[in-house]
Amino acid sequence: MSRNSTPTPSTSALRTPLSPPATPDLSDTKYPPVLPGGSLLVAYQVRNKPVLVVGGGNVAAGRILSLLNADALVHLACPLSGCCPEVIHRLRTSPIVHHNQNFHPTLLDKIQPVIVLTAIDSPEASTEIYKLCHRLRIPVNVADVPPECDFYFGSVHRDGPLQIMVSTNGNGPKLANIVRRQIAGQLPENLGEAIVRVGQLRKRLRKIAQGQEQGARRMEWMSSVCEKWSLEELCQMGETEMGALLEGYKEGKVMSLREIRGESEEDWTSATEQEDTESEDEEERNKDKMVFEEAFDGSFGWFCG
Ligand SMILES: C[C@@]1(CC(=O)O)C2=NC(=C\c3[nH]c(c(CCC(=O)O)c3CC(=O)O)Cc3[nH]c(c(CC(=O)O)c3CCC(=O)O)/C=C3\N/C(=C\2)[C@@H](CCC(=O)O)[C@]3(C)CC(=O)O)/[C@H]1CCC(=O)O
Ligand SMILES: NC(=O)c1ccc[n+]([C@@H]2O[C@H](COP(=O)([O-])OP(=O)(O)OC[C@H]3O[C@@H](n4cnc5c(N)ncnc54)[C@H](O)[C@@H]3O)[C@@H](O)[C@H]2O)c1
Repeated sequence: MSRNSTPTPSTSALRTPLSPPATPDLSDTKYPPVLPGGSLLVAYQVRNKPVLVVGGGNVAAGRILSLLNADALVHLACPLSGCCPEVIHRLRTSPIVHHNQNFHPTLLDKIQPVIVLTAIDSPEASTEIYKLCHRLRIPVNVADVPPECDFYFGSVHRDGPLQIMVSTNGNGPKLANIVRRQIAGQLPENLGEAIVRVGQLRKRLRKIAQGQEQGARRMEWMSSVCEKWSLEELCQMGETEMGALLEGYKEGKVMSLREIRGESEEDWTSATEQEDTESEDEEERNKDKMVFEEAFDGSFGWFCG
């Protein structure tokens, strides 16, 4: 199919014998309900694929960073004179193909981008680029202009391989930023590192349990590890723990961190209790410190709080 043609689905494809009844049975709770009005959140693998960014201001700088973080082949269309310091820094330090000019339609033919992102201060030029991309069926995002976006950006938390994107679907971008920071604040420390470890464990498991016929068993065992170990424990999974865990795979066993470390239930409880007492002591000390800091006003004198 040519890029320019818009496919028209046939009527038979639209309505099959299994089409839903005009009045759906809302009492059917066996399957998750459809909640229309959202976006399709996917982790787009844009690595080494050409992407065009138009504009060189602060918004473009953010887009460029997101793309570089995703290993995209970034093309930037903007005169150097219009580029902000961060964009100039990126041009100097990252493998960006710079088209030192304003946007021109021939760039689309030349670059064949998989997506186009514009962040320019000309609404007319933005609309023109949007229409052109639409004709060529290239997904496009015009910064802060929802009707000219085939996809929105979201507020993203990144910790190593972990990415969490928050979208309010255009209702409140600032709120997306606040929700994202709130979520990030609740996550265990070193979670990214724990995920790296889980990735390594999966790779090592594939080596000892090769072949498709092992697939179901492998997946079940991996799921059990992730369920049995808390996130905090996964953060503590080092080479030794990984080796010990994998030894249990053949007999379908998932050892706990406690078992691997040869600690009994009592040891574990008393260690946890000790940790609790230590953290209570720490809290007490912090309280004292706070009282001290509040009482000491920074000058060479005291006041009674
Ligand atoms: C998440 C984030 C990602 C990113 O862009 O990188 C993002 N906007 C961010 C920040 C932000 N944007 C704005 C403010 C000012 C405060 C406020 O209005 O809340 C702040 C806050 C700030 O700057 O701190 C203004 C604004 N934004 C849009 C409009 C137009 C409109 O709504 O009609 C206007 C009004 C312009 C005007 O009034 O003139 C539209 C869009 N902005 C989106 C994404 C998409 C929807 C995402 C969602 O709903 O979740 C969407 C639809 C299209 C798109 O651009 O993709 C990023 C946070 C990054 C981070 O986490 O730090
Ligand atoms: N910066 C923000 O905080 C912010 C906030 C809300 C909305 N926005 C939206 O994002 C747009 C971009 O904002 P910004 O602050 O990043 O940029 P900006 O307004 O500082 O600069 C615009 C950039 O676009 C370039 N440009 C203009 N026409 C061009 C063309 N035809 N081809 C290529 N490059 C072109 C300019 O050279 C310049 O680099 C704004 O116009 C606005 O719609 C930005």
